[in-house]
Amino acid sequence: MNAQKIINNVPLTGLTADSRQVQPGYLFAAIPGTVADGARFIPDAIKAGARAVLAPPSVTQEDVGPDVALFHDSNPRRRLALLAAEFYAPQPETMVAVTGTNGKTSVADFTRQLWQAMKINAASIGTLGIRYAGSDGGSGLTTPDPVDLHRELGAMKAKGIDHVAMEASSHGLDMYRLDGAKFAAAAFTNLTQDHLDYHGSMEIYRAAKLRLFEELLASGGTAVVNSAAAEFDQISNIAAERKQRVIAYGLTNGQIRCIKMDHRTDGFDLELDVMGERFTVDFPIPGTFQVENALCSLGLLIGCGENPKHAVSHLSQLSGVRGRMERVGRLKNGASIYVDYAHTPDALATVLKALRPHVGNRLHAVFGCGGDRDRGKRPLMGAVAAELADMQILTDDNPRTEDPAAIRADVMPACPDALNIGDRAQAIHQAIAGLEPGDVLVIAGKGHEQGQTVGDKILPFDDADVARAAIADLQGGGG
Ligand SMILES: CC(=O)N[C@H]1[C@@H](OP(=O)(O)OP(=O)(O)OC[C@H]2O[C@@H](n3ccc(=O)[nH]c3=O)[C@H](O)[C@@H]2O)O[C@H](CO)[C@@H](O)[C@@H]1O[C@H](C)C(=O)N[C@@H](C)C(=O)N[C@H](CCC(=O)O)C(=O)O
Ligand SMILES: Nc1ncnc2c1ncn2[C@@H]1O[C@H](COP(=O)(O)OP(=O)(O)OP(=O)(O)O)[C@@H](O)[C@H]1O
Ligand SMILES: N[C@H](CCC[C@H](N)C(=O)O)C(=O)O
Ligand SMILES: [Mg+2]
Repeated sequence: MNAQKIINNVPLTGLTADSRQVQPGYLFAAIPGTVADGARFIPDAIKAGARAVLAPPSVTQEDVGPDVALFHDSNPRRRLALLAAEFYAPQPETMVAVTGTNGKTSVADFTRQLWQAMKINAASIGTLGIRYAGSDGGSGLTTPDPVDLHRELGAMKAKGIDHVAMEASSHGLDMYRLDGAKFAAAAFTNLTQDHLDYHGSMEIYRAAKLRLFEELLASGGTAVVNSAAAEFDQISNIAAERKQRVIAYGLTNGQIRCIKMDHRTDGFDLELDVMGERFTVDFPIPGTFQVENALCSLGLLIGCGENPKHAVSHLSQLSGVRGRMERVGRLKNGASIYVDYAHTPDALATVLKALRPHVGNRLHAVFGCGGDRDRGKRPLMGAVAAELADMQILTDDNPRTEDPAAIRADVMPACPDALNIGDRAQAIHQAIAGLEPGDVLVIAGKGHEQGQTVGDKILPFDDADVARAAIADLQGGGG
């Protein structure tokens, strides 16, 4: 993709907001960032061969010199995303986005899986990376940087992928990373506390999420909204104003809802009402929240014009999502061990409640709270573990640049009976060694993650691998 493209009468070979990535013929976007002011790096970018600079009006032609084109915009982040969309056009024709505090990865994954089951060439983009047939992820931001995003979308289109489901994180929405992407439908799962370190208040956090409906989903698009969310009316009003269709989904209410839900060991027998039609479904994944997420995916497919009966008929082919209430082992005494990505108070409550029906004896939780992230979550997560788990082990989860013991000290008062074991591998081993017949353990917070971030180092770490090793140590064989 190094071909030249004329944008605003300037022939460009590429775009970037990072001076270190500039190559000859590039546009450099000088973004006033959260840490640095990109304008400081204009000289570096020009030295590296930038042919154009996008910057706020405070940057003058004198600053860039006579040979460099200057694009002014008071919102250079948004403009960069729009320019990237233009540069890498065309994008896949049918794209959907999902926002919400919890459930985005699961909904994006289920949506991709359902399309694939229908023999549609589809991809998902989010916390698990970029996934489509032949590409199983990677790592990076949940919502990629706009240049990466639009480059990937252009590359997917060139590979014949016309259906994409992506996660819209609140950071991504607030930083205009998704602008220029055209969505046929957009979904809202829920809003509970997270990321207040970045947004500052729940109102500002909510406003970032609502941008998806107010500014990104076009008129004529479909808003798929959890009927149980407190934001349901607000989003419906936005949709009415913007002439978007609303599809409400939920476990009990909405145009897509459950009529009956019978628990099985590894899934549910469901009776659904979908757009006025009744269906019986063999749903192969445990956790009521995954039923809710799958209903959201159905809404997105139907919002894109899929026939409800056809879409519902593929629900029984879904597989669980990596690191989301994933059973990673079972002891000979019958105790089960799950790994889950709960790293918010609501997610932790949700997964503990979802596991309770599988518990014959005691429910154990190994959990921790991330460093350099919303500190307000810490006592709330501790209180949830104390209330909903019978046994709690508090441990480290990506302390980043904070003192791990100080993070645990923020949590402990809310769960005074918890064992406090900083070393995560030791915590997991000890939890597994303590499992009795009928017990269930959830190792929460890291899900699919492959590392423990301590300071600025990422040390290899995988909860599922550590759990399997602990099971093998304990009973001389896998689960
Ligand atoms: C707070 C945040 O999200 N920051 C992201 C953002 O940084 P920023 O724009 O504020 O950049 P900055 O560091 O202040 O620098 C300003 C500008 O100077 C440029 N620069 C800097 C140095 C240099 O030598 N030359 C140069 O040009 C930078 O490229 C940037 O354009 O844009 C960067 C480039 O895309 C991201 O790497 C960075 O992600 C940080 C590292 C991050 O960790 N973000 C997380 C919190 C995040 O976004 N998470 C969400 C979701 C989480 C969830 O849902 O749970 C996500 O979508 O992943
Ligand atoms: N619909 C839901 N409601 C409440 N909790 C949920 C829901 N779906 C998932 N969870 C919980 O949240 C965790 C994360 O789920 P998932 O990865 O799908 O969410 P996400 O929104 O993508 O998270 P992130 O913000 O990290 O990208 C799960 O492991 C589970 O504990
Ligand atoms: N996208 C989330 C992931 C958190 C995962 C958890 N393991 C933690 O480190 O808190 C964040 O960056 O806040
Ligand atoms: Mg995610």
